[in-house]
Amino acid sequence: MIKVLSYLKPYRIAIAFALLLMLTELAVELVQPLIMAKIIDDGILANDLSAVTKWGGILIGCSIIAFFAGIINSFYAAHVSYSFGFDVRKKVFDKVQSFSFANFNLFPTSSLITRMTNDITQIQNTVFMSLRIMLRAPLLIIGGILMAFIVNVKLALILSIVVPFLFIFLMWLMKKGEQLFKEVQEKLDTVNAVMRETLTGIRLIKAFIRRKHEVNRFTKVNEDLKERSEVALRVMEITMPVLLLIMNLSIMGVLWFGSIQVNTGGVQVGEVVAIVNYATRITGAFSVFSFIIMAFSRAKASSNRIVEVLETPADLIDRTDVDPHGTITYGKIEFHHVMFQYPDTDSPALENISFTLQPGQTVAILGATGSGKTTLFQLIPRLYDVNDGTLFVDGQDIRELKIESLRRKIGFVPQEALLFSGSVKENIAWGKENAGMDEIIEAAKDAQIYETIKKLPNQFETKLGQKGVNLSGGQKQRLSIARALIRKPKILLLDDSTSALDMKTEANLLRALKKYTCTTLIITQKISTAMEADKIILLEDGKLLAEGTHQSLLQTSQLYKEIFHSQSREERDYA
Ligand SMILES: Nc1ncnc2c1ncn2[C@@H]1O[C@H](COP(=O)(O)OP(=O)(O)OP(=O)(O)O)[C@@H](O)[C@H]1O
Repeated sequence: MIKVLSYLKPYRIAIAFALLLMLTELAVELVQPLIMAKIIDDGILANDLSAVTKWGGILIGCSIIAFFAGIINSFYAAHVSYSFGFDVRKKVFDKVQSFSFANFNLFPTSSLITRMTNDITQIQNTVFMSLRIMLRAPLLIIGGILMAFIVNVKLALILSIVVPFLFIFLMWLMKKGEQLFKEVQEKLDTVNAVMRETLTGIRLIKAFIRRKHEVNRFTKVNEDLKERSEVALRVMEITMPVLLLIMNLSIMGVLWFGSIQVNTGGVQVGEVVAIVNYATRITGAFSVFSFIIMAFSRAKASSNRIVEVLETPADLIDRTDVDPHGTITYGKIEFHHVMFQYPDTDSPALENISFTLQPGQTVAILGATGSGKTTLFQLIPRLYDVNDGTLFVDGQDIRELKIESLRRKIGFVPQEALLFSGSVKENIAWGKENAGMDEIIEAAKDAQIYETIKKLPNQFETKLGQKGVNLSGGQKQRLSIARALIRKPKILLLDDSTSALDMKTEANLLRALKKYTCTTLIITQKISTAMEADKIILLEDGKLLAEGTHQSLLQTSQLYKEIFHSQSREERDYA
């Protein structure tokens, strides 16, 4: 909790001011019973109207001060807590942006979303409450008891006997609450995960008529969340009745002992009234305290989840010995005995991979599903680091380049064309900061999407729905390619990105790519695409099975020959 709260440092002056105002309010609250005792004993019982006026005036003055202190305190508490929430959310967001894929394996996306929203809101609300009421409650309890002792020691003793036990009880409750609320937040993660899956997969759910199944799945996790939350709240809810019972018993004790003392003249009526007044305020403070304990336990559980993210070291960062001016000029790629294994898996996804691609070559990567094609791609922009061997670009180990310099020269089109909400223009320009309209049009033309864009209702200004829902699969693919081309990359990675294109469009695209003189790697299942490439790399079970041109592979690779013949046969059958 302390670690997260350290983000409050920039607001220390505002916090000090808020606390000062809160203490002013508190001081007024504490002297009020004393003033009332004076009005009763010195004014009403002594039949002295001037004393009633004097103490009454002081009481009103104090109340006005407390009123304004309360309003200004609220203003500062809101400013500090919301600014703190903003800062922590930004910090967590920045941290997550620096995560490698391996880091992401530790935190499911839905959990990261819960942490950045709900968890931070919990802490933010607790900070607000702290500055507004949290410290007031314990201070009011301590101050109330001290004032009670000033008024009458014997009566105050009766009142104070129970207080230490109540404090211990509340501390125990806080510890228990932290664990319970940790579980509640975990259940919330699961609810968010299911919600996310069902919302993103809504078309599939409808097509497979799986609505009932998904509703049941959601109901199950939603019920789990409800049950866990109920358990947590039930434990917290016992606090209030316990507190009220104990405090009411002690008030009864004060009244009973006080009435005996008033009769014998040991205590004045005003003193008994003042002590009962303090006891009532202390009881109120304890009730608030129980509420605070609940918020605090929850905030503590949430803080731990935030710290977990913030303290996870990003495991893919620039080495200290990187060449600050290093960049990619030609796009020559060399895999040298590369081995890669995903974290927490039993066997390598790529084993002893060695090959060289010359600048400007077009290379087709072929292989059965799961043979390691995407994995091989992900190593080039260092989305993962090789476990063994070396990957050179332009003769330099890519780990000796700054990650930013490396990625700046790579155009990456992932398997699933991912677009962002915004206009067509914004989606293409996303690939290059400050891209001009000429560059956007050029990239669109080369990606064979220009004519399609011209037919859209607002052409380049047409707004795309979430993830580009208003485009076809092939249109999305070509828009993603345009986004990669606008960077003028030296290395272009197309992960099955032409699968939805017809043969003519694909041939036009490959022709247009020639002018980029970039080394182009294309993962493809289509032999027609592979035939156009300068080189073909054939992967099987993470191993390089063969490499060469179409003609040479027909001679040397049995698997390639089989793929070629089976696809040629299919084409003949369809023709
Ligand atoms: N994030 C991951 N964590 C663990 N294992 C993974 C991960 N991604 C892929 N794998 C495994 O690595 C192997 C290679 O996967 P990869 O995605 O590179 O295959 P691929 O040839 O691109 O397949 P496809 O043609 O179906 O896209 C597979 O066995 C896969 O199960």
